[in-house]
Amino acid sequence: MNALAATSRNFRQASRLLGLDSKLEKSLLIPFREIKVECTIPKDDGSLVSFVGFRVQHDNARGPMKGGIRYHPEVDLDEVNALAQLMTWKTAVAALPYGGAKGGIGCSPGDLSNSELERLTRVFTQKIHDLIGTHTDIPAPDMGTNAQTMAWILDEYSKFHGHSPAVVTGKPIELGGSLGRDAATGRGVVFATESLLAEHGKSISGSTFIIQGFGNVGSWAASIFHERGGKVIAIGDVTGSIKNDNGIDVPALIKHKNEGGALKDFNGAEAMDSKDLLVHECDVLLPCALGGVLNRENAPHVKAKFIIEAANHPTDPEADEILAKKGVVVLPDIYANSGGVIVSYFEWVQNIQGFMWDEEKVNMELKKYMNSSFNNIKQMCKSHDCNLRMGAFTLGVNRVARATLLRGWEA
Ligand SMILES: NC(=O)C1=CN([C@@H]2O[C@H](COP(=O)(O)OP(=O)(O)OC[C@H]3O[C@@H](n4cnc5c(N)ncnc54)[C@H](OP(=O)(O)O)[C@@H]3O)[C@@H](O)[C@H]2O)C=CC1
Ligand SMILES: O=C(O)CCC(=O)C(=O)O
Repeated sequence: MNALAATSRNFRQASRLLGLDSKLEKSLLIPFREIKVECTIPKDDGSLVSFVGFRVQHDNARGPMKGGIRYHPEVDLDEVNALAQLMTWKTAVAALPYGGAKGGIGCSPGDLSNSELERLTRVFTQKIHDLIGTHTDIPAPDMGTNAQTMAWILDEYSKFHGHSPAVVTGKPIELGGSLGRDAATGRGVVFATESLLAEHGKSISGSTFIIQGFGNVGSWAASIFHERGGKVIAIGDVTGSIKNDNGIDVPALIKHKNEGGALKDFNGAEAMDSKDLLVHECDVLLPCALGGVLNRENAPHVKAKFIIEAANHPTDPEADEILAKKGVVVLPDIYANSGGVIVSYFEWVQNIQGFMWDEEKVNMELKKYMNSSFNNIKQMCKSHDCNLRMGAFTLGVNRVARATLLRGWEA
């Protein structure tokens, strides 16, 4: 099942639990606006290359639309649509005054030089600058993009609209970025894991973790689990996977990667087949890369007791059913990885106020938001007698539905 079908199915299930009117359900599902643009740039050798860029603005009933921009070869309109819809429910679960959006360009960032990436980002921004803005739609990093990408968007956008730091979040500190945003998604994942484990009488210290994806989210989550006494026993990325039953020395692995080493060549662990990574014995499994990685083929073989969806849409609905029958507890993406957009919100607030918070305040507020969402989700699970995914979906969908109804339909 593709990401859009799966996300829409989860939404419809939540809508039924909430008893939403079918016309409202239809209106909440259809995106506010879909943007598709051609981006042609000269490569460093002078030849031309064309890419397709997307921005889907899903819903703005609760505020300006918000969501990352992904650079990856599998980016297409359906996937961006699904990710934009997830952002609408995610910002609502976190009680942020935002709607949802997502963007992306179908490209392999690793095959482009820095100056080619800069040209591509600037051309994309030229094509969408009239449709984004501090109070309309605020992009941020996602897979394949980072603070530098946001700096280029900020610079290009500002040529048309004047200096506008709050038009993007996740930007470099020197350009108005927030302390703590780089680590925020991973840190939020750790807070979410801590709350879930505590409910089951367990803690991070003494638990074993497996992490798929060692980019922004995966490496920060691994590093904070390690810092708190958790044992990260296996990690995988696009180059391969590694394991060490005694626990991987995460700071040493980060140093190895920062020095240009490939994850699979780290000598503090042994190589393992990437196909085995998600089904290896552990307490907590964290997909931190692509969507749809847990499916009907591998779900029956998962041995983890808890799955924390740090990636967006890592579990398809068939896998969800299989995992539920096996008693595996799945903490859903629209809550588990919301730390990124929560600190993006803090960054936007700081830009608008022109006042910078210290990192301690950012992390303390992040924890408050994560804990409050967890309690609200548990409440919805009780009220609707449902699992955590439906608890999160009913919480988010209900908030968006109420805002939509309150705004009214008068033309
Ligand atoms: N960044 C953020 O703030 C947020 C991100 N997310 C979600 O988290 C996930 C990861 O994002 P982020 O960390 O920012 O992305 P990054 O681009 O920083 O890192 C992605 C990681 O995934 C790895 N990867 C890519 N393809 C595969 C594959 N087929 N198998 C195994 N590993 C793979 C990459 O490997 P390599 O480095 O070798 O290419 C890299 O380690 C995405 O689903 C994203 O939507 C959710 C909320 C916020
Ligand atoms: O920080 C943001 O605004 C959005 C992050 C994002 O794209 C996500 O949560 O999936």
